[in-house]
Amino acid sequence: MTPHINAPKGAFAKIVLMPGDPLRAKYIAENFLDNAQLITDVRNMLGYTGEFQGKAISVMGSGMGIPSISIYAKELITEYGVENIIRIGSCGAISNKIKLMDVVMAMGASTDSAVNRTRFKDTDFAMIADFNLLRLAVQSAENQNINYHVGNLYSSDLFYSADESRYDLMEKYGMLGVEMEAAGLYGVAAEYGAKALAMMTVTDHIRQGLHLTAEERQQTLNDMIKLTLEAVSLID
Ligand SMILES: O=P(O)(O)O[C@H]1O[C@H](CO)[C@@H](O)[C@H]1O
Ligand SMILES: O=c1cc[nH]c(=O)[nH]1
Repeated sequence: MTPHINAPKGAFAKIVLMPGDPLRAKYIAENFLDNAQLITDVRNMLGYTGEFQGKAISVMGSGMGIPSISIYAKELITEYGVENIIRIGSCGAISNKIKLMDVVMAMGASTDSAVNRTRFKDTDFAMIADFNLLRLAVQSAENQNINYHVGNLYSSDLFYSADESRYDLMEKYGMLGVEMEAAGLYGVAAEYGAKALAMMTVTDHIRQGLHLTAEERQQTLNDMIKLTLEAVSLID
């Protein structure tokens, strides 16, 4: 057990899916996994282990922001032997080339957070996805005819930022979307020797002021879960 996870040793599978919202973890466990058991609930950050096509898979909420996901990802890797963490989240788009409901896969993650400079002695460390996880996710998106984009994401410490000009800079540099955890997850994975991928559905268009309806959110979430489960079922 750890300060933040009350599951016994060995309770997590080697593969953990991490949505930000713990209730999304519950939804995935109850609707997409077989034999899912609740294994941790400290602070209501729910985590489950079950099976998909006979393969053990866990799903646990990460909370919002880099500090929160960093705590859970670190403990999962170092205390529970987790080898693969796949964030399945939501993001806001900036470029008009990206549409609501598209899936964006973070090949890299930029950030205004200081955590990776703190970690890597004040030097810029390129925060990148595990290539094999990314390749499998792309393959699944193509198999399932899901619109996807692969590139650089921006992990922001601020959900509410008064500085609108930052979106011009992000667009100029080709950021696919803005969310709040990917760069932290990639930093933890690099530090502790695990594999990670962050994938988000576009729930908001920051420039166009558009947002998914509740029904569309549910559909895109289901599509991303199916894509992710197919991808992780192919991990050796
Ligand atoms: O939908 P999730 O996974 O929580 O992701 C996004 O939503 C939250 C902000 O509303 C942040 O955590 C952001 O990264
Ligand atoms: O961090 C986030 C997540 C969803 N939508 C946004 O605009 N930002």
